[in-house]
Amino acid sequence: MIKTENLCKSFGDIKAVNNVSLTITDNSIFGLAGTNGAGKSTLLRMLSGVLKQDSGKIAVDGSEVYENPQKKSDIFFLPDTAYFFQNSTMLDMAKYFAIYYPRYDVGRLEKLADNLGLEKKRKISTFSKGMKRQASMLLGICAGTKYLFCDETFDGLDPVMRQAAKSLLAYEVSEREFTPVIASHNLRELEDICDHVGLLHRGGVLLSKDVEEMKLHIHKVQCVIPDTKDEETLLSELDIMQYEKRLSLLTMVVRGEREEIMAKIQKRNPLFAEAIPLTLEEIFISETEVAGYDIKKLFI
Ligand SMILES: Nc1ncnc2c1ncn2[C@@H]1O[C@H](COP(=O)(O)OP(=O)(O)OP(=O)(O)O)[C@@H](O)[C@H]1O
Repeated sequence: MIKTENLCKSFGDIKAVNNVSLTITDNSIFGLAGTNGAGKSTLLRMLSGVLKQDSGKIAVDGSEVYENPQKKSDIFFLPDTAYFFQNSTMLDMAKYFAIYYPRYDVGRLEKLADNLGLEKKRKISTFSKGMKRQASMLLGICAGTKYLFCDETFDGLDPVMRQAAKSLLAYEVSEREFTPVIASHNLRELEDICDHVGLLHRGGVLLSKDVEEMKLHIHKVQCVIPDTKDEETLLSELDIMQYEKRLSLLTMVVRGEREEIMAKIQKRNPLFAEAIPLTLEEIFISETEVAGYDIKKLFI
């Protein structure tokens, strides 16, 4: 488990990470969402022990990670711009990583590269941008570390490859002690893979929630209530986070259990009523609006 408490890091006047307290539980896929400059990379660099925090605490399975080589060997960090030695191949890089990471599986790397059609003995410098991303992801997964930090790793992958990468991560989580943390500015990218998502904004955590939990307790509903009194009563009965009325159609984002919400609507004799699935993006927008933030523009 990774736990941070009031973590802060500034670069001159810029507060890159500001009082971040987060918990990343074992064997879950944690999504770190946030716009460009929100502090995701800085946070990952501190969690992996590359950067030292100015103040606050980081505990990776109970220990500080900065200047702690033993802890660092539990962590593999895939930065947004991967670094490969000059003229190196995937196999060269795997052999190099194997010196540092005791559970590095070079044979697995060879197999996975073959499966994905990546030439393991070709110079990585001749790979396309997407191929380099694939290569770095495979190199990271084969490290056998408990933690894998991915900084915008899905960026530049085509949809098929993105799906393959997600499946690979999910498979690893189901097979061994493995906790990937994926930073992305794109909530849609995190939606179908993460168990938990933390949203960073201007260095601070706006939200950190379990994805399933969020989806269970927030719903989008549309209905038409013919009687205005009934409509008023309904609106007062629901815990509404967002509300819009176009002609007679009400569209609402409501907190609560789906059955209870629908039962309340049905009591008001609707001409029409249905629940619509909410995207993670819509949930985050509703949640943060309630907290007084307007993050709509950030994700559009
Ligand atoms: N080495 C540095 N020197 C000065 N400022 C920095 C440095 N690293 C990061 N920053 C600043 O800290 C803030 C957070 O940057 P960071 O790279 O952590 O954001 P990010 O969420 O990863 O952004 P992106 O999605 O664009 O990668 C930004 O304002 C950035 O300019």
